[in-house]
Amino acid sequence: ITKEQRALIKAILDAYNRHQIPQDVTKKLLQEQYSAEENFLLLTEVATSQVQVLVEFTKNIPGFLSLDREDQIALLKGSAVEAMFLRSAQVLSKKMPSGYTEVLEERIRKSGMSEEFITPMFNFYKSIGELHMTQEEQALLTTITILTPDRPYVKSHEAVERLQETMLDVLRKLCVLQHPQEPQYFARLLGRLTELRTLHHYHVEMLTSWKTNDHKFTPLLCEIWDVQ
Ligand SMILES: CC1(C)[C@H]2CC[C@]1(C)[C@H](OC(=O)c1ccc(O)cc1)C2
Repeated sequence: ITKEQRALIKAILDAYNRHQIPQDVTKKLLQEQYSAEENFLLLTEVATSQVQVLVEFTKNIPGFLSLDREDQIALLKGSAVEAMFLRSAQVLSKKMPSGYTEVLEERIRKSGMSEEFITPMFNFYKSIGELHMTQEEQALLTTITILTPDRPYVKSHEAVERLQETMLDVLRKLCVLQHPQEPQYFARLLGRLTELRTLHHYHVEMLTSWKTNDHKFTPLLCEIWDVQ
């Protein structure tokens, strides 16, 4: 790993750790009572704050702000749900001290979401947990997800691809260094990105089913996922 690559890892890790869901949101998760309505409202807060955190994190990805402005928006809209599932998987797979994991899991299960989404979602969380990713790997994998060139409406495909390749190169080297006994570890990480795309598809249906049951989203969530 070159000096530049080490600096890149540090910049991304600092940004990833600096932008976390605010305490007041996580505290609410532990306090509010359990009803499908209350759970949905809390998940709305969690999702909204995760999008805000994602936007701040993305601005700190070296090179992101030098991309075409419209492409920046296209990448954010295209990757928001995958980045959100990735970040919540990392939270849920860690056994949080305050029982936060169980509470969030319980609220997700009882929020009016249909069973057909719950199963794949928790299978994904389990498969992420089994990888025991380091912080750097989590931050880099999220960055790689955001810098996916083939999102809808991305114009300068090559510019995004070049940026993503830089990150893939760093992650590959990091995996070799941090998991020497597992030569296929890097490939397993990338395999999770494929699983994320399936969740992305389920998520669209999840939103639609909430919408048809007259659930209200926040303006930010409507904007990022083009929900009217
Ligand atoms: C953990 C998750 C990634 C999983 C369950 C909650 C999440 C934060 C996300 O919720 C929403 O997308 C969502 C969208 C709109 C809304 O009003 C509420 C939640 C899906």
